[in-house]
Amino acid sequence: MENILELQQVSKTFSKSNFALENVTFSLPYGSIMGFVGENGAGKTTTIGCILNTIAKDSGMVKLFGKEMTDADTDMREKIGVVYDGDNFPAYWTAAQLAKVMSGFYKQWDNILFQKFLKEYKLPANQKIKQYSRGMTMKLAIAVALSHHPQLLILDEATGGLDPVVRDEMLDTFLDFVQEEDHSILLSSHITSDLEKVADYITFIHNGKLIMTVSKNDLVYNYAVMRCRENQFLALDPADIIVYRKRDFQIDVLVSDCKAMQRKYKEIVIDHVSVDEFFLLLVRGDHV
Ligand SMILES: Nc1ncnc2c1ncn2[C@@H]1O[C@H](COP(=O)(O)OP(=O)(O)OP(=O)(O)O)[C@@H](O)[C@H]1O
Repeated sequence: MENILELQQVSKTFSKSNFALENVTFSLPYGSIMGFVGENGAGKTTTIGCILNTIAKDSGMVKLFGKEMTDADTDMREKIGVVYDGDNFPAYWTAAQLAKVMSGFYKQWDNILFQKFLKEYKLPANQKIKQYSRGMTMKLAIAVALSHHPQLLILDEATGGLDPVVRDEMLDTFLDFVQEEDHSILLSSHITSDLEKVADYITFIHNGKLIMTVSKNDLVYNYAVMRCRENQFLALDPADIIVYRKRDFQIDVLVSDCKAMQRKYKEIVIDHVSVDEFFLLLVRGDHV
């Protein structure tokens, strides 16, 4: 079994808002971090809800650890750590009270590990959560998620609104976590620079539809953008063009084999592509 998480053709329609998640299919291998990228309202939280069974999907299949999860699968839930953007816990509790509740909730709760995180993240155990800063509450949520020894971490915008120093600290924690080869992380984020640092794969979703999953190495080393003048663009082999976008003075062309394109079109400037530009080109670019 290679994948800790597998989605096949997952669909969900919300009639009230007219939103449809359509046939979302991707898989997350063991030992890896996958970034989940899409515009506001693209369907990331809905997909995560379908994975965790907190949202009833209309059709499709979700496999966690090789099997479909039912509501009765508490053992499987123990193996998943979840962190949402925003309030994860009652604000009038302290971290110490939270630890007591969690120890009753999770069989695998590890109070020594939790205390270690509190110390490392400088979180006072006896201060009410409502008196924590946003960064502190997010660190607390991540500490709780990790302290019941999950194998899969699912983070929905969990690093949004954190300053770069705290985010870096969190990214280190995530990289440590996936050192264990049976651990993986699904990380939805708008901060694509974070994903460029830690993700092994990036899955792009737009308007409820999955665009593609790409390995970060492929994105960084093989995909590229050719900056063409009009005459250069017109002379391109259409088979080389994934999508293109007309700008004021140039046409940006997304290609999948940077080195081959450099050899083939020696006069054209070719740049590596960032996660942001890749997504923008896929979503807003035109096909030949
Ligand atoms: N319970 C619901 N009932 C009706 N519509 C919903 C419900 N939950 C989500 N939606 C709609 O589904 C769409 C996708 O929302 P979702 O939260 O999955 O997007 P997202 O990609 O996580 O966005 P963001 O980046 O802003 O968090 C939105 O248009 C939203 O209004």
